[in-house]
This record gives sequence, structure tokens and C-alpha cells, in this order.
Amino acid sequence: MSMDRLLENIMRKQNPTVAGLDPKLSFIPGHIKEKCFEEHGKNLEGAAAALLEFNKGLIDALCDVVPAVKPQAAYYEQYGWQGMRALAETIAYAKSKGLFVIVDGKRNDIGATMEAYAAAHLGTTDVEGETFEAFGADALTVNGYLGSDGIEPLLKVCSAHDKAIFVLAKTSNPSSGELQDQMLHAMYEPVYRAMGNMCQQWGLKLPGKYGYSGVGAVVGATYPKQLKEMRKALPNTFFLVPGYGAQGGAADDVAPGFDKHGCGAIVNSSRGIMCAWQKEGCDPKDYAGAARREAVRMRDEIMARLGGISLPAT
Ligand SMILES: O=c1ccn([C@@H]2O[C@H](COP(=O)(O)O)[C@@H](O)[C@H]2O)c(=O)[nH]1
Repeated sequence: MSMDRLLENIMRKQNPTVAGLDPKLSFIPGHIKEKCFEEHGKNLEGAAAALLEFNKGLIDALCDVVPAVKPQAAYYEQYGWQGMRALAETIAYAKSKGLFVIVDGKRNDIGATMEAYAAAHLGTTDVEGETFEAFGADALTVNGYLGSDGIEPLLKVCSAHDKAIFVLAKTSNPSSGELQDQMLHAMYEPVYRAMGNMCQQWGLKLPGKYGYSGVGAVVGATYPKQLKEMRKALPNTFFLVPGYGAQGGAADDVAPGFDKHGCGAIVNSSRGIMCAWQKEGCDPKDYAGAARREAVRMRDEIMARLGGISLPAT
């Protein structure tokens, strides 16, 4: 099961973190942009080429440190189909380097449309009887607020193709509480807890050998109290934890998301890693080296808090 593969990657690298690949032109060093614009023009094609070259440099520098990468689809969509091609090529390149790829698309719709999203990102697409993999990620972030019929098609595709999903439960942004913290009076619990319980239920269809199902939940590093509460309440739900670094989350904030084996969560940093070269003020040509230094620092900071990671007995 796909979440097992993520856990095994985390265990092998002793690193429960994921590097976000959310590129935009202002994050990319001048020498890459100049070369790509010269070759392809100062247009969407040139921008997409720069995104891909930037990402490949990051992936080469990070692939022996982090277990996974998380490209956020919006950063590619803004550069049109050329950007989406760069997303597909980024996914393929990361997978060729042994990385687990979580596409952050936050997709959801009615069941019929969700079948198309599931095929696009996790499964295969049929063309007159022949099947093709469109984007081929290992996992996709989704929005569960349309309910079970929006999630069922994903569960089928995850089961058939060994993939996983992460469902938004308690997001990291400042206004997430406007709806997600509202109490559901019939259930005596807030909306984010109800969504967590739904993840736990959906996960029964995708059991994993280490106790964590193929249905994970997104819980922000910026809400450590809720992380702790969710970890206790949802023993079979693996967490994707964004909000570390640029959004203010730190090692102490993410620690409550882990179980007693140092397992149960993976912490994302996007701008913190991608833009480390700007923060360090180093030679832009060393942008990938700066990203690696930040990824190692982040790993060491979180691992010092956890002690070690072992896989729960099967
Ligand atoms: O609750 C959420 C869900 C997703 N995200 C995404 O994670 C990264 C965070 O980027 P940073 O640069 O490390 O802040 C980004 O792709 C978000 O879209 C989130 O932040 N919070």
C-alpha cells in the first residue's frame, strides 16, 4: 500500500520531512532564468523550462536526504499547459530518484468528476482501450467537504494502483478556524475532528501494514494543540503537516503529531527549503546546496525532538 512505501522511505532516511516544490520565477536564480529565456523565449515556455531546471537541481541535491517531495499544482498551473508539463516532468524526475511524490492539488468534486481527478493524478486514463498514466503521483491532497461520494472514486483508484490521499482536516492558514473549528452540536466536536473521523473511516478500505491507512489527513504545524488531539484520536491516520518554517511552525509545534515510534506524520517545508539561497545570501549558483543545508537542518531539528523513528510492528 502506498502509505507503507512512504513510511518505509521515512524509516530508511530517518527523516519525517517532505520538501515542497512550489516554484515561481522570483524564487529561481537569475542564471537559470536567463538561460531558459534565451533558449525558449521570455514567455510561458521559457518560464516552465526554468521551473523544471530549478526543480531538477533541488531534487538532485535533496534526493538522498528527504523521503518525499510535494509539488503544489497551483504553482505550475499559473504557467499554463507549459507549467503543467513541467509538473508532469518534475513528478517523473523525482520518482526516478526514488522519491515519494505527493501532489498538493486539494481536489474535490462530485463523484463522477472525482473519477476524472483520480485518473489524472493517481491512476490511468483510457484512450480507446489503451491506458496511459497522466501525472502518476504517489499521493494527492484532496478536500473532503463534498462528503463520501467525492472520496469513494479515489479509494478505488488508490486500491487498484497502490496510491494514497491526504484529506484536509485542520489546515495551517490563519483563518482555518472560521469553519473548521466550528462545533457540530449533534456530535459534540468541531468540524476538523469530524473530518478526521471520516478519514479514519475511509481508511478502513485501505489498510496499511504498519497500522496507518492509505487515507491521511492534513493538519497544520501552526495548530499544535489540535495536532496532539488528532494524533490521540486517529491512531490509523497518517498526517501531512504543512506550516513549518515560512508559516512559523517549529519542531516543538510538530512533535505532538508523531506517535511513540516517532512515526505518524510527515512535515512539509516549501519556501524554507526552496528559498534558502536567498535567506543565506549565498552564491545563487549554490541554490541547491543551500536547499540541502536547510533540509538537513530541518531534519536534524525534528529528529532531535523525536529521538528516532521505528516502524510500528505489523
Ligand atoms: O493546510 C495547509 C495545506 C497545504 N499547505 C501547502 O503547503 C505548502 C506550504 O508552503 P510553505 O512555503 O512551507 O509555507 C504550500 O504548498 C501550501 O499550499 C499549507 O500551507 N497548509
